[in-house]
Amino acid sequence: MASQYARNPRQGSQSPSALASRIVNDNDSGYGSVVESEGDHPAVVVMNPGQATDADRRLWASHVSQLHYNQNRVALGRSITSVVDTLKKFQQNNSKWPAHYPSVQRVVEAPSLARSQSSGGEATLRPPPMRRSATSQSDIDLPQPTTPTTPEPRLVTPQIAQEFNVLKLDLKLGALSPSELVHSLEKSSIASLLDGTISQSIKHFSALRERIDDTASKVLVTGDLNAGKSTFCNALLRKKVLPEDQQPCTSIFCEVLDARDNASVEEFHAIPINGPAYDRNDESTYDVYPLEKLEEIVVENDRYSQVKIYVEDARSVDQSLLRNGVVDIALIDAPGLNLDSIKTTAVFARQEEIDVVVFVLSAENHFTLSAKEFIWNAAHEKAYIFIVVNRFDNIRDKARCQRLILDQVATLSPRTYQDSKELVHFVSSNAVIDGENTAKCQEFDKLEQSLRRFVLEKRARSKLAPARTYLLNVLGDLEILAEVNKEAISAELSKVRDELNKIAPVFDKSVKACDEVLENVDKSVDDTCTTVYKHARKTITGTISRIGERSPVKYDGIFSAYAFAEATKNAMLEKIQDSVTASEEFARSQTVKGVEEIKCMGVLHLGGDYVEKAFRPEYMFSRKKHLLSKSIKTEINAFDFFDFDKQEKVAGMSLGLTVASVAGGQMFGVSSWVDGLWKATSFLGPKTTKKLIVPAILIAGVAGAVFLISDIPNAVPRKLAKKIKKELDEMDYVHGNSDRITKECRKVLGFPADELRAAFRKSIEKQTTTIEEKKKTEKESEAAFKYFGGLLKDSASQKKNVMGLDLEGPAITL
Ligand SMILES: Nc1nc2c(ncn2[C@@H]2O[C@H](COP(=O)(O)OP(=O)(O)OP(=O)(O)O)[C@@H](O)[C@H]2O)c(=O)[nH]1
Repeated sequence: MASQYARNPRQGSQSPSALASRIVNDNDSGYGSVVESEGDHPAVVVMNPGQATDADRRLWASHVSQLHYNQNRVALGRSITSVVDTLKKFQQNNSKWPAHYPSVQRVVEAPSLARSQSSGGEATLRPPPMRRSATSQSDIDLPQPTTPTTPEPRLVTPQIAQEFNVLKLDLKLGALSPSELVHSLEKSSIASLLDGTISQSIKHFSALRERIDDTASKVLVTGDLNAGKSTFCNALLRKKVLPEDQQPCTSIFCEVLDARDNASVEEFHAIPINGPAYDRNDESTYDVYPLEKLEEIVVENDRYSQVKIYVEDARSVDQSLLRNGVVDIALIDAPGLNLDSIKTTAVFARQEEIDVVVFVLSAENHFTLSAKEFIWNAAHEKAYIFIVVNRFDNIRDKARCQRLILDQVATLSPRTYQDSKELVHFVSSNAVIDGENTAKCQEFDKLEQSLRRFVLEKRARSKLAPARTYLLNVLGDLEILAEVNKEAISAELSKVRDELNKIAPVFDKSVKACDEVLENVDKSVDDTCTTVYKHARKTITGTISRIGERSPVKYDGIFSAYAFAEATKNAMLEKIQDSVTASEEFARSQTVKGVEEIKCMGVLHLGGDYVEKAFRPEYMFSRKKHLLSKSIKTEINAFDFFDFDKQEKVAGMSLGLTVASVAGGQMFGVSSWVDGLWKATSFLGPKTTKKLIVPAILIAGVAGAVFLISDIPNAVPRKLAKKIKKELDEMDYVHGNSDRITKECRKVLGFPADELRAAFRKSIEKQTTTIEEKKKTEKESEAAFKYFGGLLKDSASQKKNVMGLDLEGPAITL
């Protein structure tokens, strides 16, 4: 064989299928062929068709198969890495922007649906077949969600939900109805459920990765009690390793492995029941025995759950199943099926590391009930089963036996029946080791070749197909999610943009209205205050200017002159006080009007956002009660009774009249007696003046005195008014009070004005926050839209790549 290994660069980069066909077709071309492999096994083969034997061809076919397998394995590995990366990014994105997600409610199967009618018409309950989670596209339990009566938040329609395979959320909590349940979930809860589902998926991917990277392949040999399973395994090994007996003897699972996996030492490791997981490098996990002890341990045992048997297979790579040069195969001899063990073996057969199930039945017994039950169950999981009909040498009418058994296969596993030439073999295992009969050995050789092909082909299926299917399912889910989210985000984006377009002008209007209204309010307050001030000033000044006109008090003669003066003073002060009060009243009414105006503006522009507070006008001017009598210090004195200015005029006038009557009435129009006297003196001349002066003075004095006394009722208000006015002027009384009243007004008007200002500020802030939030949503949605767009593209291209992988491999006929 060694001479046939060389490199021929002619065919370096061809596809496995092309290579396979070339290998087959080149048989007659006269040229050598080359096969390259990525695996641990021999990679280069040069074929010389003239010299090629069947064994050579088998070897080349194995290499092509291995090459093809490795290429698919590497491609799937890359896809897994990339999808896991995508899922992690999706997880991150989901935490920031919870994705729209389909709700999936598990349908509780009605008992009637689970029942199948037996031939007798009695309903029997058949347990639903166990299925590997979402590794098969057809095996998915498609939920039938009820139609929600109300729209679901962030959840896509149930129709889309049905299309989900892996990344679905299973909402099955308590007694809530699906729609109640959906609505009871917050966006964040859905996000965290999704996060959990993605994490599970990532975990599953790592298990699948381990599985596709695992080079070993396990073949489970099972069948009825005493069917000859151990004899069949020994025949495959061409060595009596496993104990054979007419009585049931295999009580535990016996795994036969190549001794090279155990440093080429032949022995077996017995794994204790309930012990730690088996690790060949850790002797504490098993007990070591020589092969001779195998029968002792396997036949009757209550200590061990399983044994691992390491044996040397001396045959060449093209003959040996264990050392086939392509893949590490382990044979597992299972205990015979009986009603108790069907379940255990069925569970074992369903384990992911079991790539192939070989079912051994005795030709004498055909398919027993337990055999049927097992194959029925296993057919759900493994579409094809390799069937070995053993002990065929004991059958007389071989053709009838073959027909009857194949009829049974057709019912139990139609797919196996379809390929029965390759998958159903009638042999006599016990004849192989002893080499009794060459015809029997040839039959077994044929079986072996078929089994090799089946193992290698099924290995690709059992190891790579779950990864491929799961990848396709996840990528399909991601594609749907991306598409649904893109649509949802697009709708959300246009909605938020619409809202922003509507809000923006309203906001600008609000800001403008706010400025205008607040300006108007300030102006209204200023106007009211100006009016109030002017009114108060005018009212009080007018009153003060009029207080000296006439005393409202009755004058009872000279003897009650002081009381008259006192009462007059008080009356004057009261009048002034009243004018102040009147000004306050006016200010109050103006304030009420002003407050109403502000409130109206608030309600008009802010509506419900403006909350008016109660205004109590009666509380205005209540604190600082103005008591004028206390602040006026004006005291009444004697001078207040006489108005000398007036008396002076009267006396001068009487003197002037006296002299004028003497001098011929020339003195009319003289205003002061001094002037009159001076003029009379100059007119009359010194002599006449000398004569008239004394009587004139006397007359003037008397007239003056009379005038003064009689003028008291007029003089008192005049003098007092003057004094009070003076004092009030000094106090700046008019401005002080007008200012006080105005300030009170301004203060009171300030409250609703401030409220209005605050309400406007709040309203603007509210609108600003809404706009900012919407802009944030817009930005996030844009980013999410971009992300889901990328996800859609990535998933679609990844899906295309994975779908392009042909796991079936090239058709090789030998
Ligand atoms: N005539 C005949 N006898 C066979 C053949 N194969 C196995 N036997 C015999 O059938 C008996 C049972 O064989 P085993 O290999 O122990 O059967 P098994 O299925 O492993 O038995 P358990 O594991 O105990 O269920 C043995 O005595 C074998 O010699 C066969 O092809 N022809």
